[in-house]
This record gives sequence, structure tokens and C-alpha cells, in this order.
Amino acid sequence: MENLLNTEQMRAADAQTIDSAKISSLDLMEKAAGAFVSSFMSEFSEKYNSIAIYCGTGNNGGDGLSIARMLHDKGFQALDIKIVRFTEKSSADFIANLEALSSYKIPVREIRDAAELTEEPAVLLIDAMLGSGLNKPLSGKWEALVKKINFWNKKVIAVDMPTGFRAEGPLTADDCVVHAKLAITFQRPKINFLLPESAFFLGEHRVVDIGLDEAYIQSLDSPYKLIEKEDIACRLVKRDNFSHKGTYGHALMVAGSAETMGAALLSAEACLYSGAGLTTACIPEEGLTALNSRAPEIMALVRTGAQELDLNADKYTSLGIGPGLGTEANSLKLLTRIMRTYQKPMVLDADALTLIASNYELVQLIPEGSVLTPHMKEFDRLFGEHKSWWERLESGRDRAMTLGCTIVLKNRYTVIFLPDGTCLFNPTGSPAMATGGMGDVLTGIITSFIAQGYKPEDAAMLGVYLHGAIGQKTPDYVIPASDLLRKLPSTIAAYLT
Ligand SMILES: NC(=O)C1=CN([C@@H]2O[C@H](COP(=O)(O)OP(=O)(O)OC[C@H]3O[C@@H](n4cnc5c(N)ncnc54)[C@H](OP(=O)(O)O)[C@@H]3O)[C@@H](O)[C@H]2O)[C@@H](O)CC1
Ligand SMILES: [K+]
Repeated sequence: MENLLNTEQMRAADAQTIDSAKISSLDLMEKAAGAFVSSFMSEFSEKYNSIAIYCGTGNNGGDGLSIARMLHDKGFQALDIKIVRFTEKSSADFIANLEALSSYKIPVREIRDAAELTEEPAVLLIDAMLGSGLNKPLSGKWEALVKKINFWNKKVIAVDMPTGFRAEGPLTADDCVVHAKLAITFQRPKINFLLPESAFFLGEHRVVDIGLDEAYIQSLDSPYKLIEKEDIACRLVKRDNFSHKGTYGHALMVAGSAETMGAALLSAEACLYSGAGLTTACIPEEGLTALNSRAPEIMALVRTGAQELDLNADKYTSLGIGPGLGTEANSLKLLTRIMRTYQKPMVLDADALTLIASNYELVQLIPEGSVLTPHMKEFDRLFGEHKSWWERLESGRDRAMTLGCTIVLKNRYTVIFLPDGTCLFNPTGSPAMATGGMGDVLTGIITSFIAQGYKPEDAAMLGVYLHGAIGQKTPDYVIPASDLLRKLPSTIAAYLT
């Protein structure tokens, strides 16, 4: 798992690398610029295009000057440097890079006021004005310049981060930030790149390794971590030679109503396709024909109209509840009954979460170790309105610790809050997955992994990562949930080591 760092920690890692690796800060800047240029060239190789490089006078600007030199050496001819000199201060490495540029025939112009700029003829703009040194919101000359650049609506590639962007803390659409198509960022993504509000300002980000001291970075105390492929491989367990269906548990999925049987089918099938030894779907009578004809491997536990149910909790090794369950009185009765009877960790999703939100005394009945899988609206219904995703990060950590549960807050970079206060970001996923039924499948996968004996936290991590990995692999515009779940067996096998 990769530790995600805040700005202060990143600065410490920078200093530590300079110290331990006996590298000068200027050489580190050179490495950063080199890593930027390699990544940049993999996407923008048309050397005839005119590129304007806007540089501040701190180290982000120093990176920009070094990048200009390197692009020139790689054959990019139509370069144009603008130095934004709104302060007399400049960093030592900026000055050194400006000197290094004196033998190059790249036009350099100093800007002392945004009003000096009327237009920008370049096709592409590299933003090396401000990076992680930002210490307050932009105002005055900076604000005017950023507004002007955004008005030009150019293709902007940001060095490390867009000028004015806050690496951590709440973001709002009103923040004055350069709108960039891509940020090529150093060593680790900024935490805010992983939150949806970053989309106001940034299309996508790419992380490049600049050789910072990894051992030091990993030793720092950070609650925020990024899941890696190896975390999945080392947690997945192979199926034994002499194993049988009893080895892999019995998952019970309590889901569906007459109108929403699809949710029950998808979540129960996801249990089956991700390896539960036995799967039972607890469904209303109206859904029986659909279940029997679509998934003969799955057993049915039929609920009558009154939603009364005699549940033999010992029979099951995991229980998922919520997809398509409905929020009417009968569903509440059923949920309450199940929560009173089944005291092992369970997976709570969709309507189960909405019911808990409106009958908050049920929170007391959530068994410790359970996994809650809300999307943003369900999360806010449960834990109150939040003004920003940063606030959701803080309250998700808090709630997971108080409830002793894992909370999976679904999004492009799904966040998994663990009961010990750790906050895991999942890197896999794709906009092709933004379709109905996707959450039902995820609930099924997590329920299935718990049935097989994985710890609920691991089940959540494995489920979220593998679910996203399938979506990410599809070259198609969209992936329907039932297509995704059929790819579970081969995907899980591919991650087994
Ligand atoms: N981390 C790493 O490992 C590595 C980092 N590297 C690079 O260094 C970058 C960070 O460089 P940095 O620290 O010099 O800060 P930077 O972003 O250039 O800005 C500094 C200037 O901004 C000013 N300023 C701040 N806020 C302001 C505001 N609201 N409005 C107006 N001015 C404001 C501030 O002025 P001050 O407040 O100090 O008066 C100061 O003059 C980082 O993003 C990366 O590109 C790589 O080279 C190597 C490895
Ligand atoms: K920048």
C-alpha cells in the first residue's frame, strides 16, 4: 500500500531524499523535470506545436525552466517562456535554472501584471507557475492571470498540480485554479486529485517517480493510503486441491422486491461468480421464476408478503442485505428482524442503509465488523449533509472507528474507511462502470469473500479493487453489471499468485 502524503510530509520527503541520497536539490529538480518530460512526450509528441511555458519564480517555476530546456533538446522548437514575476522573491534553484537557460535560444518574457497579456497564440500551455508552495487562496494579480488563462481555454498541462489547486483540505468550485487537462505529478498523487471536486479543475493526473526516498515516505504516519496490485495478490487465497463447496462458505443475499428483482439477481450472482461455495437469495415469491431460470446454482429462501422470516443464522457464513429491498414498512420489519437475529458481520447496502438512516436506532444493531457500502447520497443520509468530500473523508474515518465497521464510500476512487481509522483509496475503475446494478454486484462480491473466510476489511478491499479492475479493462463505452460479474472468475484467477 502506498502512503499518501500531505504537502508538509512531501516537503519532508524532499528534504530527506536530498539528505540521504546525497543529491542536490537542483539535481532533484532536474530528475523531476526529466520525469515530467518523458511522461509529457508519451502523449504530446507533435514537436511542431507551439508550447507556452508559464513559470513562477519558486521551485515549480524552476521545474518549468528545466522542462523548457529538455523539451528544446528533444527537438521541440516552438517554445515560449513566460516568467510570472509578481514578487521579487525567487528560489535558488529557479535562479540556477534561469542561468542555465541563457545559452538557449528560447524566447523569455517577464510578466509583471496580467493586463500585459492580451492573447496566447500557443496551442498548448505548460503551467509551472505555482505548485505545492501555495499557502493561501489566489487573489489580486494572480487571480486576474488565472482567470485570463482559463478564459483562453487552452490545453493546459500542469507541472505537479494546477496553479491555485489545494493538495488537501476542502475544495470548492469557486476556488481560483488554473483549469488543466492533465497534471503530471511527482511521486504520489495529491490527496485531492482522488476526490470528485478536483474534476472542476483537472481532467486527469499521472504520477511520475522522481526517486524520492520511498522507505522514508512509507515510514511516515498517514491515514491515507492507495491500494496497489500487490495488496490484492498477497491477500487472495488459492482454492485447495481437496476443497469442496463446504470449504467456501454459504452466502445469503437478502434483496429484491417484485419490481427490483434485477438487484437481487445481480448481487446473488456476484456471490456465485466470486467464489462462495453456496449462495442463497432471500427474495419475494414473485421473483422465484426469474431466479430459477436465470441462476440455477442459487438457492431461494422465499419471503412471504408479510416479510416475516425465520432465519437460521448458523446456516450462513455471510449475509448481505439491501439491493432492491425497498424502503416500505415491510422491508423495515424484515431488516430489523434480521439485524436482531444475525449477529455476525454483515454487508449493508442501498435500501438497508436508507432504512437505517431514517430509523437511526438501528445503528446500534449493526454488528461490529460489518461492511457498509453507501454511495455519496446514502452516506449523507446516514451521517448528515457534508459540504465537501474532504468533510466526508473526515467523518467517514470517524464513523468507521466509532461503529467498528468498514465503510465503503463509492466513487471513481472509492474510499474504504477501516475500523482502525485508515482510509484506503482504490485506484481501479472506469466511467464505463457508471450504470445501474454496479453497486449490487459489489455488494455480492464482498458478501461472497466474507463467506469464504476473508476478514471483512480484506473482503471490502478485494471486492472494490477487483470490481474496478474489470471495469478498467473494458475498452467499451459502457459495461453492463451482468457482463462485469461474468468476468469475475477469470479476473480473480489472474490476480492469484
Ligand atoms: N516535493 C518535491 O519532492 C519536489 C518538488 N519540486 C517542485 O517544487 C514545487 C514546490 O516549490 P516551492 O515550494 O518553491 O513552491 P511553489 O509552488 O513554486 O510556490 C512558491 C511561491 O509561491 C508563493 N505563493 C504561495 N501561495 C501564494 C498565493 N496564494 N499567492 C501568491 N503567491 C503565493 C510563495 O510566496 P510566499 O508566500 O513565500 O511569499 C512562493 O514565492 C513543487 O510543486 C514541485 O513542482 C521539484 O522541483 C523537486 C521535488
Ligand atoms: K503548476
